[in-house]
Amino acid sequence: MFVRNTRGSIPNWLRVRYFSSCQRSFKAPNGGKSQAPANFLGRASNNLSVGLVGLANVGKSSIFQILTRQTSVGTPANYPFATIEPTKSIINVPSIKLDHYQKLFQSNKKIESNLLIWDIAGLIRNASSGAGLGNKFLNDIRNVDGIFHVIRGFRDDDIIHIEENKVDPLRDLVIVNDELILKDLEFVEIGIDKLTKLLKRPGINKAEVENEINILERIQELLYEGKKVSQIDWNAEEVNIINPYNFLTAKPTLYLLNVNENDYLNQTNEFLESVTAWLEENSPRDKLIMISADHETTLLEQEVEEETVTGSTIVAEVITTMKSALNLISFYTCGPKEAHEWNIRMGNTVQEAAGCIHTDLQKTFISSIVYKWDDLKTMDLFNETTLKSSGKQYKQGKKYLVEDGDVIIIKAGSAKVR
Ligand SMILES: Nc1ncnc2c1ncn2[C@@H]1O[C@H](COP(=O)(O)OP(=O)(O)OP(=O)(O)O)[C@@H](O)[C@H]1O
Ligand SMILES: [Mg+2]
Repeated sequence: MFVRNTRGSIPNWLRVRYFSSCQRSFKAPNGGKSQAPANFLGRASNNLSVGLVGLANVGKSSIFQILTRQTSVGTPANYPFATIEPTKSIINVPSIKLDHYQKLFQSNKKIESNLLIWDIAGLIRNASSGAGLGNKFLNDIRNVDGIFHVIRGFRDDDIIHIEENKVDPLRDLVIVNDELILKDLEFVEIGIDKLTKLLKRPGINKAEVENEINILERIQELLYEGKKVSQIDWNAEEVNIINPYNFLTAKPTLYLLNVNENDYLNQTNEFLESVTAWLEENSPRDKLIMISADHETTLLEQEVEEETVTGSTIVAEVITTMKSALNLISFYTCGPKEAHEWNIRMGNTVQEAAGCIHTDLQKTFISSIVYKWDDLKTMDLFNETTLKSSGKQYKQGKKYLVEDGDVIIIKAGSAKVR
């Protein structure tokens, strides 16, 4: 066991589902002046995927159905290892900004951005050494960019728990995290071995290889302390070295505490405090959301959308929280035909954003016109003249770093996209 277990209470504990933000803020001054791009662990892509991870039989497939809003996908069932082969589905990312822009531009339709989600088989203790097809399942996790880590917080004698048939989400999350950590340790050790051999070859850039070994040794130490790669800041050079290893513990994680209907409706659960305290201590950059697969499945079957106090559904909250954990932001192209939301990574330039729409637009990019969310959010009807005369229309060149909520008109080659 690598992970320390600190079952203490948290001060001033409130009925909050989130704690501690992992988001770095890259807010540009009004008008969107460029900032230095962020260095994120993980694939440099805008098409990211998320996998449901956890012990067997904790509710992953049920949550998969809820997030995809389809009861025909995944294989939820009242027995462990109901899911073996990973199943994928596309989920739309709910967005209040897109809804507002559709009204503002009187667009006929809206096109939401989306995320690819994978329902993955359940893990068991010793998965990292191959138990229960563990290596295959850990490999399925390797292929995703972010992790929904599902932990069981509901008691139900009819639903078997694979660990001593006892509900204990803290124990479960430590088991799963340890398996991910152990697998990463294996990769680190293989990496160090290979690099050490490489050092003996003639003509090798010794300093470069030694630097990489040094980073891997730091990761090794971190993992031995039970900490995940994602839990510390790495500089740009380190990120470039770490990314190709695709460590399981470098992936942003959102913990989902799956509780019974009553607990969810009362926003209370006997395990919430201890799980929150453990995460604050050991995984402070990751967030926790309480969800009830049971309650949400009933709503889904009745085709009812639940409103929460924040005005957003819990499903929307889960998806948008993951989106920001993945450092994804959105820009918009809006016109009478459609209001379209596009996902890009925080720190992408407007030229890279143009490439999301079409590679030709990126290649032949000339300039862009940008409108900011803060200027548009209080408007009822888009008025170019008013915005222009009040200095709220920004002409931006290819190096401009896109900010979340930007409405962009791209001028490229012979094309103009709005
Ligand atoms: N919040 C909940 N309250 C009560 N029952 C639940 C809850 N969440 C899931 N279940 C039930 O638990 C059982 C296991 O759910 P599910 O198949 O979704 O788990 P899983 O993690 O995908 O399992 P596996 O690892 O076998 O694929 C199902 O019978 C499901 O209805
Ligand atoms: Mg399943």
